[in-house]
Amino acid sequence: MKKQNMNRDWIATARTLSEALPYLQRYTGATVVIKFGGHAMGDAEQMASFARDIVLMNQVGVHPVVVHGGGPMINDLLKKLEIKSEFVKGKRVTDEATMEVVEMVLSGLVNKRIVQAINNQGGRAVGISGKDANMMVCDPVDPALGLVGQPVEVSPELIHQMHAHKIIPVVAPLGAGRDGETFNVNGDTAAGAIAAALKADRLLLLTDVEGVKDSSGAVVTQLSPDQVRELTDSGVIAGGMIPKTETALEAIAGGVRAVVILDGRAPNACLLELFTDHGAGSLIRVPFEEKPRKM
Ligand SMILES: Nc1ncnc2c1ncn2[C@@H]1O[C@H](COP(=O)(O)OP(=O)(O)O)[C@@H](O)[C@H]1O
Ligand SMILES: CC(=O)N[C@@H](CCC(=O)OP(=O)(O)O)C(=O)O
Repeated sequence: MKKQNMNRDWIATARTLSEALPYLQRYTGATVVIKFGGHAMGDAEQMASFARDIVLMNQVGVHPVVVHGGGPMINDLLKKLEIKSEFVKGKRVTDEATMEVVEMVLSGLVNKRIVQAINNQGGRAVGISGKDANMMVCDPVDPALGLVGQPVEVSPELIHQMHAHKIIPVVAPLGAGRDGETFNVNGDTAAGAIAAALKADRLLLLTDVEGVKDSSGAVVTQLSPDQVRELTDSGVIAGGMIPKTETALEAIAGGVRAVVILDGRAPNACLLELFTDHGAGSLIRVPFEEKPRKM
C-alpha cells in the first residue's frame, strides 16, 4: 500500500473513533441483549470477530447479555444419531430423546464455544441456561410440540448479579418447567423474554440476512410495529423472519426500547449498529418525534 493511502486509512480510523464518542456516551451503562443465531455463527474467524465486539462493548461500559441459538448444530447431531426432527411454525417438535440432544448441544457444545471465544478475547464470560437459578420458567407451548416451552416468568436477578461482578452472561435457550421438566425454547423467543425482563435498551437479533426486506427486496432501515404487522399480513415477512419480528413486537410491548434485526455474518455488525453513524439492519421501535434513523 502507498504511504499516502495508508495515511488516509489511519485518518479514517481516527475519525470513526472520534465519531463514536456520542454513541459510547449514550450506551454507557446500557443493557444490550444480543441473540446470536446458529446461522449467524459461521466459522472460527466469525466467532472470534463476534466475541471481540462483545468484549469491546463490555469494555466501554455496556452490559451485554448473549442469548444464543444453535438450530443447525442440533440438526447435525440429530442426523448423526438418526433421530428424525420436524418443525411446526419455526419450532422443533421436541420429544424426550430430542430434548436430551438439544440440551447437550445448546448447553454444552454451542454455549461453551461462545464462552471460550469471548474469554479468548479477554472477556469474562460465564455460560448458563434459562434453567440456572430457575431464571426462565416455562409452560408448554402446545401439546403437539412436546417439550417446547413458552417463557412465562423470567427473573433477571442472576444476570444483574453477573453484571455486578463484571461477568458477561451467555445464555442457552432452555427453560425450567414447574414440574421439573426441561423445555426447549426458540432462541429468538428466549432472547425477547430476557430482554423484556431486563427492560433492555436494545435487543439485537443477529441472523443471516441484512435486515427485514420489503416487497421489492430492499432492506427497511426503520419500522414501526404497525409496519411490521402490515408486512406480515401481506406475506412479505415470512418463514424464519416471523419468530424474529413477533419477538421484536413482544419485546417492545414488554418495555425494550428498540429491537434491531441485522446480519451477524457481516464483520463488526454489533459495533456498527451501536457505535457508528451508519447503524445496520432494521430498527423496530414505536415512532416518536426524533431525527431520522442514523444511516
Ligand atoms: N421479509 C423478509 N426479510 C428478510 N428475511 C426474510 C423475510 N421473510 C423471510 N425471510 C427469511 O428469514 C430468514 C431468517 O430466519 P432464520 O433462517 O430462521 O434465521 P436464524 O437461523 O438466524 O434464526 C432469512 O434468511 C430469510 O430467508
Ligand atoms: C423450540 C425450538 O425450535 N428451539 C430451537 C432452539 C435453538 C434455536 O432457536 O436456534 P437458532 O436460533 O439457531 O434457530 C431448536 O430446537 O432448534
